[in-house]
Amino acid sequence: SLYTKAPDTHPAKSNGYKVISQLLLTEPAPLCATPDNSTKDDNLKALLMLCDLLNRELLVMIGWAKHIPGFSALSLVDQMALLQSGWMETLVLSVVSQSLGYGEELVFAGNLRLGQAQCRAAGLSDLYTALRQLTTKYRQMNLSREEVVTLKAMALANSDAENLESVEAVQQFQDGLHEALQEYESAQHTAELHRAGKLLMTLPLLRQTANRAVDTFCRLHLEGHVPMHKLFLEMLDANI
Ligand SMILES: CC(=O)c1ccc(Oc2ccc(O)c(C(C)(C)C)c2)cc1
Repeated sequence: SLYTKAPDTHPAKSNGYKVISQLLLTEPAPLCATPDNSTKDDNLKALLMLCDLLNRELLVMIGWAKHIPGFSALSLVDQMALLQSGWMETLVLSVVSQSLGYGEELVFAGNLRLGQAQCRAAGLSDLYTALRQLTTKYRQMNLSREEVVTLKAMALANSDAENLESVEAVQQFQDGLHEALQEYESAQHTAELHRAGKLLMTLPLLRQTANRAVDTFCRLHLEGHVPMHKLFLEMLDANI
């Protein structure tokens, strides 16, 4: 793609390609689910594997965020605020983009793909429905890798965290990502009119999907069948 070529193919002023090239370089490799042998119950087994996977994804995501251009310039308080409000949207985008090529299944990990029946059996029916709605929308748009990594960073930057120390600094962080997306889209040979705007207009559904996922986890936590990691519960608490 355009953004893997040598930087001299772009006028010196624009650093949009730098932002997206950096995001492509620091995109974490997809994690593998760890097989669970603590139970014979397939549904509980799936939940335990998913829970363990999500916990490791959270840790990877915190390290990933630091490489987003502009994120580390924020105060630690604001970095944590964005992570606590935007982590679910970012992870949802990862699973959705991993699932784009796989029909009805959700690809949580290369070795953990669940169809509708398996999700329902594990008590994740509403999560399945919500994620599938978003997957269908993004599949129709033919997202490029550049667009996926930029949207993930934007989901974090645009997560409407409360009690920010510097709203201006976060706005600047958002502007840098917005500029990168605009430059990427206008530099495409098959530049689709309003493509950047169309991508931004998918963010409300991403927010709604993330909120539905939070509701699912709160219900699962209240039902008490599946143990949840401390970090996960801390991040979940920040969304309630
Ligand atoms: C604690 C628990 O019961 C639980 C159940 C399901 C689950 O499945 C997931 C695994 C990874 C993952 O990234 C996601 C989202 C995409 C929804 C964030 C969901 C995670 C935790």
